[in-house]
Amino acid sequence: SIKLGKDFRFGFSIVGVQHEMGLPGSEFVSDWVLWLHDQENIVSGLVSGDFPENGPGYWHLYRQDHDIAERLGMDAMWITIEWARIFPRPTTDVVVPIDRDSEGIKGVYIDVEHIEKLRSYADRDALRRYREIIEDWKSRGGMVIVNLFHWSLPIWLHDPIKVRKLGVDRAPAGWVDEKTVVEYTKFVAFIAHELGDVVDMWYTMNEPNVIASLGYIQIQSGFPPGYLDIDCYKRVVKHLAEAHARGYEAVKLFSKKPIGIVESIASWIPLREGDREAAEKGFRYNLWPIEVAVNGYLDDVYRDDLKGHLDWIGLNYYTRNVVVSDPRSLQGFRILPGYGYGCTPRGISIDGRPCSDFGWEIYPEGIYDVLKRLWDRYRLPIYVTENGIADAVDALRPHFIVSHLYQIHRARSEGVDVRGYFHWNLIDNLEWAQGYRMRFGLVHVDFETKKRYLRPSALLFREIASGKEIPDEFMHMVYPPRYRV
Ligand SMILES: OC[C@@H]1[C@@H](O)[C@H](O)[C@@H](O)c2[nH]c(CCc3ccccc3)c[n+]21
Repeated sequence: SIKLGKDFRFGFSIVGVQHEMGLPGSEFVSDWVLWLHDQENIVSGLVSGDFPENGPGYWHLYRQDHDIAERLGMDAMWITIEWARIFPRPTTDVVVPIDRDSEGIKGVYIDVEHIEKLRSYADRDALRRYREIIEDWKSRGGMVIVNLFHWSLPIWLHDPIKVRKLGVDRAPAGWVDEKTVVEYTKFVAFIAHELGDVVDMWYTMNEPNVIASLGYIQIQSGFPPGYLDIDCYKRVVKHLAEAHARGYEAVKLFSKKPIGIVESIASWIPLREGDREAAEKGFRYNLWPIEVAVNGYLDDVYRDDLKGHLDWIGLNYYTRNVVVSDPRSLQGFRILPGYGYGCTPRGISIDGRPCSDFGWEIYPEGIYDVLKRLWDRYRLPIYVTENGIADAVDALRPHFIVSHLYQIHRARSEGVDVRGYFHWNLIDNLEWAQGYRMRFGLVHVDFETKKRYLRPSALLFREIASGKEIPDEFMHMVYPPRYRV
């Protein structure tokens, strides 16, 4: 059997907008909640018309989901603290000293007086519920990673509909506005102070690269604010890089636990030999949130105040990108449809590989490639913070899970320090602009009754997670086959 080691963690993940709402009294408002309710977004098809308030109801049903997670052999969770819940009203009146110059925000100086002032703005019930949720999972022996930001901003910081209609200069502009860096730093300092005693590890944010590229370049993705503007894209990238560094410093004031960052990193594959350089360029570009936090380089601009701010890396891996060199494009490469993220839902890629309900090609060897590249470059501990497949009938998921865990084992056996695997996802949840039709759960959710049902993959996962090994009887599912019969 393929042993993953007794310390290797198997976990699940929770994101406010995607998991928490569903039963009355769990509602909150954020930029994403506004965005998903916008009538023009719905009639244009930019978003599905599904609403977060009809979700799986984790805010009330968390003990039940923790029971299931424990039963499936899981011993870790990462959970997002929803900023919009904690601070539904502006915190801008709590003024903190900042250090800024022409390059950007170099320092945000927070002390306990500021924390005390922030406390009077905070929703104490929300904070208490997050503590209850975390303590419930810890009471079962589970490890807890807190994710401090997963795309969703308070509406007093970002009104995506007004931005799209009036422009970034006449609406709360979110990450385009440098003040969001300061407000974010105050928020994370407050959470570190209030919850630091029950948190084992932190990460500052999920997928800054996705926030910037899908909000301001690939606006057909249905991500807020759908505002096509390259200059805004660049400002958002810079502000997210600064937010991570300032947030890292702020958490360190109140917690000694390791602080990471999470990015979705694809395996970048050249179509032909001549496209190798283009693939390398794409991969290096994909790395920018990690590169800037470790080495201080952002778009080849060196920022001494951004380097040395990372204790661990979270990898979200789903599939690959196949690229060709393209001098006319913005970045010198073009990602080809028919491979990776660009396939036909439930179809077959050009390479003959099965694809998910989302049209994402199954490419397990890519997670090995990425893990090796990350370890060779950064030598930091890595957790696979997301890996999964939209597969409502659970036809591909068993092979998907076994094949990716096999590739993770390969990386570990070559010295890569991968410490855990968080499957996306434990339960079906709101897939952002796509709504509830994309079902990523090991566990099926009936969104009418909120009842949970185990897919066959849940039982396969339990076999692997409880023994921390892939049994020999599962090895026929490793794809591509590791041996030729
Ligand atoms: O799409 C599945 C999950 C989302 O539900 C998570 O919230 C998000 O962290 C996440 N990232 C990725 C990979 C990058 C990506 C993001 C958005 C759309 C397509 C691909 C896949 N997922």
